Amino acid sequence: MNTLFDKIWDAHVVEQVKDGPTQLYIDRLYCHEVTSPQAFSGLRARGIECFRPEKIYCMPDHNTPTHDQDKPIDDAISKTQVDTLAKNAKDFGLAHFGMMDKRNGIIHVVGPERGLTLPGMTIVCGDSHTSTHGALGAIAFGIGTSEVEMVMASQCILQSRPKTMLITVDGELSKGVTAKDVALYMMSKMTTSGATGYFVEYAGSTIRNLTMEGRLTLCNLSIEMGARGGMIAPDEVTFAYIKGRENAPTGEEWEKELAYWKTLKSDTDAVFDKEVHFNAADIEPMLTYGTNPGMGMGITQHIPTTDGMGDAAKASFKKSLDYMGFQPAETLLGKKIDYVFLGACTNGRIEDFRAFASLVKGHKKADHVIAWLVPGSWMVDAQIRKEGIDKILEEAGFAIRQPGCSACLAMNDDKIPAGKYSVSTSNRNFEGRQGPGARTILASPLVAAAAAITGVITDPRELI
Ligand SMILES: CC(C)[C@H](C(=O)O)[C@@H](O)C(=O)O
Ligand code: SF4
Repeated sequence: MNTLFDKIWDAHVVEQVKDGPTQLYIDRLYCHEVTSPQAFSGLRARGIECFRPEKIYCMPDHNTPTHDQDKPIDDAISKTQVDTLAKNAKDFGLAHFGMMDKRNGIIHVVGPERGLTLPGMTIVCGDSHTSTHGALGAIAFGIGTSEVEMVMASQCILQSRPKTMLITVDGELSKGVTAKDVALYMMSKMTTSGATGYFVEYAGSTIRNLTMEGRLTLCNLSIEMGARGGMIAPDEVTFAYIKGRENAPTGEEWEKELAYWKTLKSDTDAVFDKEVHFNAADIEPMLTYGTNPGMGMGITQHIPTTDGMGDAAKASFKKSLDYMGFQPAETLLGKKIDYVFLGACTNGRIEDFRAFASLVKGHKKADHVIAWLVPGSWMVDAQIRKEGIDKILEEAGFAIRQPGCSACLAMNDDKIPAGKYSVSTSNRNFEGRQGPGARTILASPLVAAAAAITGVITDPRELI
C-alpha cells in the first residue's frame, strides 16, 4: 500500500533522525549559475571537495544571451555569473555544459533530453522548477543554496517528508487543449497555494495519454500550485523516451533498470493524504489575466468580478488587474498584445515548437508583434532544423534565437518593456517578472501562436 513517492523516498533514506528530518541520498545534483556560487564558496571556506563529483552537472542558462553566444557576454554581471560557474565546475571536477556546448540549454530541458534524469531517482537543483524532472517518475525538487552546498559535500540532504496528494485527470482533451492548459486549469481551481506542503502524483487517463513533453510541462508547473514537486509513474511512454538517449543505460543494464522502473507505481490500495479529481472535458485553452499563475481562465471566459470577495482579497485582486490594465468582467479575446515569448523550461521543447509552427504555417506574424522564439536547448534547436520547422517559422516572419531562460525571467537582455503585453509560454506572471512593468499573459504555445499571427488574443481553435 505504498505510493510511488513512498517507494522512491524509502529507497533513498540513509538515516531517519528521530522526530526530525530524513537524511536522503541524492542521485543527481544539477547546478546553474544563479544559485551555486555561494555553495562553492562554502566548500572552499571549509577546504572540502564534492563528495561524488560524477553525480553533479553544471550549466549556465539564466544569464546567457539568446544571440551571439559565440561572443563574450556584454553584460558584466551576467558574464561574471557564467564565467564563475565554468571556473567552479573546473576547480571541483564537475561536468559543465558551457555556452555554445551542444549539450547546453535550460537545465530542466537538458536533464531529461540527455538521459541524465531517470525514473526512480532523487534529483535536486537550486531552482524551484526542478519539479519538471518528476515527469519521468523521479522525486525532484528545488532546494536553497545552503542545501546545494550540503549535497555537494555529502551527496545527501536533510528533508522532512512531505505529505502526498493524488491529482487524477480523466477523459480526452479536446482540440487545441494542451498539457499547459491542464496545468493552468488546475491552478485556477486550486490556487497557487492549493498544494502547499504536498508532493503531487498526477494520474488518470488524460495524464497517461500525455506525451513526455506534455508531462514535463505539467510537472514543471507543480511548484506554482505550491507543491514541493510533482511526479508521474513511468510507463511505456517514459521508457520509449529514455531509450537510446546519451547517458541512458544500455544492454543488460537497461534490462535491469527497466525491470525496476516497472515497479515504480503507486499500489492500488496506496493511501494519499489528499486526493483531487478533474475532468479533461472541462478544460479549454487557458490564459492568465492577473499577476500570479493561479489567476487563470478559459480563453472564452470573462475576468471574474470582485463579488463575494473580502476586503483584503478585493484589494489584492484590484492591484493585480490595475497592473495588468484589465477590468473585472472583461473578456480578453481581441485584446491587442505586443510581445510573444515561446520558450522556458515550461514550453521550450520540440513539441512546443511543432505546435507553434503548426498554427503559424501559411500565415504571417502580425507586424506590430515582437516574437521571441527561444529553444530550451541546442538539442531542441537541432531538432527544429532537422524537421524543417525553422523554414516554416521563417516563412511566417519569425526568427529563432539561441537557447536559455531568456524572457521567462529576463535576467539577460530579453526584457519586455514596461506596460507592454506579452503572451508567454513560461510559468510565472509576477509583477516585473519579464522586465520592470511588463504585463505577462501565460498561455500555451498554441495560444501564443494565435496571438502572434493575429496581433490580438485569439482562440487558437478558430485557426486549427
Ligand atoms: C533563479 C532561480 C533561483 C529561479 C527559481 O528558483 O525558480 C528561477 O529559475 C525562476 O524561475 O524564478
Ligand atoms: S526557464 Fe524560467 S522557470 Fe525555467 S529555470 Fe529558467 S527562469 Fe526558471
